[in-house]
Amino acid sequence: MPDAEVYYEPTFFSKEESNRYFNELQQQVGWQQEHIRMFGRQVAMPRLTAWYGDKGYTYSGLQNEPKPWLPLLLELKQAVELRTGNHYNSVLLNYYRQGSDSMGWHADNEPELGQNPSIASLSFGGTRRFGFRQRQNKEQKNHYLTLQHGSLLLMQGPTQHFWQHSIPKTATAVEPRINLTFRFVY
Ligand SMILES: O=C(O)CCC(=O)C(=O)O
Ligand SMILES: [Fe+2]
Repeated sequence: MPDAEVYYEPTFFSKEESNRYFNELQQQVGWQQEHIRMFGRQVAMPRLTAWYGDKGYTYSGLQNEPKPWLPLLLELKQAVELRTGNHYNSVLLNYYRQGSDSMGWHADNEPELGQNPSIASLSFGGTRRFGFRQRQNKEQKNHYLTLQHGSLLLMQGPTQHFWQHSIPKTATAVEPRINLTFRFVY
């Protein structure tokens, strides 16, 4: 992909480790149903979310106060930091309960994330497609990755300036999926 720096490691964690992480995250994380204002109405987000970390930040127009780190999340953060060589101080978690849960096209380009944010994303549970599309040139063909159980996806460099990403809805039966995106918030 031009103007992007994306790495994907399909088996960052073993199947056994990944099963354990999925179960522990499902049980321990304080999952919340957030709403977004759309055309003057409150609409439930098509997924559950949670935010842990050192510092608050605005996401999709929501001002979120982070919850204090759980040992489990610090363990995952450390593994991701060792592998990527970057430092993170917050994690946004997404719980996609079924195929109709999704995330629309966006770039993680909030000013608090700095100029060229490094975003490290872990996936556990059902596999889902992850799309990339160019922000300027939407005629260019999109790229898709299938994010596996226990995988690590790293987006950094200029990626968020030039590309948007999404988790499309799917009509196929899929297992629930948990995603964690580690970020550094200034
Ligand atoms: O679920 C995913 O893999 C994507 C999550 C994402 O893009 C985000 O939280 O900003
Ligand atoms: Fe994102």
